[in-house]
Amino acid sequence: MSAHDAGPPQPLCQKTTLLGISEDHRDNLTHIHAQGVQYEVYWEVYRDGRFSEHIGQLHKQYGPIIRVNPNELHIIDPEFHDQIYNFSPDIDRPPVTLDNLQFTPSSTLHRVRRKAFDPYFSKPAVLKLESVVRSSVEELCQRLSEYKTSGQPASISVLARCLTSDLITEYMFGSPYGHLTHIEGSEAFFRAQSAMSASFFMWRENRFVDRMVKMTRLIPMSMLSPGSNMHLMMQFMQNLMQRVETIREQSQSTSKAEGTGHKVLMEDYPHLDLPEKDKSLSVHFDTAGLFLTAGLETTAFTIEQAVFHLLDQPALLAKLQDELSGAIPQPNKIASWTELEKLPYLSAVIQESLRMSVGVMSRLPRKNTRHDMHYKEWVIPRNSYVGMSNRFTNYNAEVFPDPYTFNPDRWLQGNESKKLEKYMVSFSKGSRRCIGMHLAYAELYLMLATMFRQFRFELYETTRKAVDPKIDYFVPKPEHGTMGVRVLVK
Ligand code: HEM
Repeated sequence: MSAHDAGPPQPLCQKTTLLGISEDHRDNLTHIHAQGVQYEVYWEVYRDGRFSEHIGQLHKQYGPIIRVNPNELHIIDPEFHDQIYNFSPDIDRPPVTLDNLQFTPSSTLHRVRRKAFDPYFSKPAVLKLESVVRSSVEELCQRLSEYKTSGQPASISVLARCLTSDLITEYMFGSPYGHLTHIEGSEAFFRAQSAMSASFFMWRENRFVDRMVKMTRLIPMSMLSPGSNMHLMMQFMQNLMQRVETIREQSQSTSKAEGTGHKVLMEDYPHLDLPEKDKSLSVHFDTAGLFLTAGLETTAFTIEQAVFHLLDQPALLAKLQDELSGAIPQPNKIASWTELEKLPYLSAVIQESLRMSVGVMSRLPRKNTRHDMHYKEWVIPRNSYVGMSNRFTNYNAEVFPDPYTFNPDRWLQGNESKKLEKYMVSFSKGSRRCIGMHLAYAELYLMLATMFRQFRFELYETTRKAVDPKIDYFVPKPEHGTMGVRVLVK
């Protein structure tokens, strides 16, 4: 039975309505409700990104639906995923400080924005980018050859991030950051990037941050301690702002993207079919920030999963290498992305790496603005935020038995495996699913095929702590103190 009263939506923080959750479960949820926002702040800030992990503990104690703060419910149940993440025009997400495609609260505006960007990330568009992906992969392999010659350990974690950031900056601005060319120089960039993800919790809380960010922009760089996280973040943002300003000027002139041979997203931006407000420097900047960062950590973390688990289980690696040797007789003539996609074991390795990397670690709240939602015996009144987390769906033992084991074979069981696709949510689902999915697949296929066809590796001082998603900086991060995935190149 539902305690929900038809009529206007109740504020979620009113203890008496408890979101229409049935009498039987009120006591449990009151416990969560009683904690308030400061509870979340404690786990996010003081315990440094551990709220996601803690939510898992709370579910063990209180069942599949809990209240994670006064304004939001959280559900663990793979069957419920498509009730929240679908193509319905009634589903909105909460506002945050950033104003870009991903964080657009209204589904109506999101649809308009998405339509403008979709053509840049469709499969045909990414097929046209294949030569760019390929040349980044070749540059990465050049670095691997140098590590082979020197005998020094190579950090796959750093190299993968150099690849993903160079590639996306090439597509966005027509020239890459050049991290693969100057690996040592990329360190400041990745530290800044990491510091920004670490503070994502604050970016989500838009009540104070907007004002704070504006104030921070007024602080002269000379007042910030060089090398500090704040200094690096400001440098990161100033550099991005400069690139956006320059490309806006260029897009007015005739000298567009000469010689790149591909579209340049940020140059085209002012001419896209977007609302006038989106053409402002501020939304342009937020959008550039999104495209630059969205595919960087996510794809790199997936590459780290694949490399670690394959080297950790030599029998699986041997299977992959057999398949690659058959399909690519000459190691330096790597097949096309379309050909590689036909390789069953490589495809299964990629699916399993995506499953284990989870994509986004943070819960992704949504609200239905028109209808109540129903979960088992509970009614979730319209306009109430409710979210799920990829981590709990992708590691659900009923759907993916033995979920902590890297097992590509689970994707090679015919119809049984097809059913798994429904529950694999690394790219999310519905109208807000990852727009960069095809680009990510192109990178994963070309990078893993090339690396494992051309080189032999050995793990160097790396345990699985380096790849298990633990910390929630919006994207998943491993336990602090690991040095990432490092290898000796043979
Ligand atoms: C393995 C790689 C990747 C994974 C697992 C992944 C995962 C995800 C997930 C889970 C979302 C939904 C997040 C949310 O609802 O807030 C998302 C959205 C998004 N991703 Fe990815 N992503 C990957 C690579 C990329 C790449 C390469 C790009 C390149 C630009 C990209 C750009 C975006 C953008 C712009 C959105 C927002 C889409 C929208 O709201 O319409 N992602 N991604």
